[in-house]
Amino acid sequence: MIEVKNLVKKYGDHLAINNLSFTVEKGQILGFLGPNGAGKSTTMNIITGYISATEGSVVIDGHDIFDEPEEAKKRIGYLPELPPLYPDMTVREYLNFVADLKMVKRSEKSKMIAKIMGMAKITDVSDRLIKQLSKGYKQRVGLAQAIIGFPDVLILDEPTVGLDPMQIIEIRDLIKKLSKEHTIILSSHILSEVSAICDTVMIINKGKLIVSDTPDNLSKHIGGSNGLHLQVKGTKEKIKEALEKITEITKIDYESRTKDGIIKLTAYCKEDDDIREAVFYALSDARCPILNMQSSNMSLEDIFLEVTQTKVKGKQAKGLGRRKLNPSNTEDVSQVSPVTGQNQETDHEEEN
Ligand SMILES: Nc1ncnc2c1ncn2[C@@H]1O[C@H](COP(=O)(O)OP(=O)(O)OP(=O)(O)O)[C@@H](O)[C@H]1O
Repeated sequence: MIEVKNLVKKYGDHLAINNLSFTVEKGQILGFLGPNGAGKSTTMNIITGYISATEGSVVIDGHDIFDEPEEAKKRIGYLPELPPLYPDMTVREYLNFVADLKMVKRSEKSKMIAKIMGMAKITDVSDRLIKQLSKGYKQRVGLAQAIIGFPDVLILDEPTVGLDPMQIIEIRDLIKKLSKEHTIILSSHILSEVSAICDTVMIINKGKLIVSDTPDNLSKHIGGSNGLHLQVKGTKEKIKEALEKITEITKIDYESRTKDGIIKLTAYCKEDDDIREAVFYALSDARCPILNMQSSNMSLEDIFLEVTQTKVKGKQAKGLGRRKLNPSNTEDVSQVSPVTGQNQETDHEEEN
């Protein structure tokens, strides 16, 4: 379990991390998302004890990274943005070296290294010099060194960067498998990646938590309403009359009508309502067959743009915030908008 509380990092006058708090429970994968310079690497470097914080605390499985660095670091495997590889070592030599650094027992070392090389699919290059490996293989070796010792917590900074699509899928599968036994924080620029493998997404911008929730909840709630795209056969009048009976519908946009009498429209309701069944029966009673029905929740891309740009101001997307990640930290939550997780006091200063 990882508990980060009121983390602040200043580089001189520059505030890189601004009062960041969150908790990741065991077995969870937290995706850290943010534009360049948002503070992802800085946060990860602090969590792993690689750099110090200006203020705040990081506790790993009950051990404070600043007060008990050895105990805390033992529990962390870290894949930094630039994996710390020794190019003149073979893969096996390097992993042996890392196992020694992590004080893996002699009796367990070779078995563990063989297992991890199998997991990271690098067994076939185990006797090659690291400098001769492709970027993708180097990244896998970087991941393998993070897993050595099977630490409780894995911190992965852009784990799939530089990999080809096939390798990306393999590494994602591996991360998912690892999450059964480990708590994982990963950072990524790739929104689809985060939504595919993470239980929770945390979007940060300029060092501040903007929003955190499950990928599903983010796309469901942040728009503030649900849209249902429909293709219906019938006249506009009949369809309108049928849909007007559904009180949950807040708005209907009629988009087009094809030559063969198919009307394309989007019916909106509040974010917590589900109008699919009512729409089905209403149009069925009106003898207007539905040819297509699709929910139109926002994609993670839309959300990311929305919350990292000024548009977020004044949005009424309910149900978001950091309560899911940080249920006990009520004091901190109170400083954050229940809408977006933004710190309301400093909101205006940060926008530009
Ligand atoms: N050693 C440093 N000295 C001064 N400023 C720094 C230092 N490291 C990072 N920063 C600044 O802190 C902010 C956060 O940087 P950080 O590298 O954590 O962002 P990031 O979200 O990881 O970005 P990227 O996705 O580009 O890697 C940026 O404004 C960056 O310029």
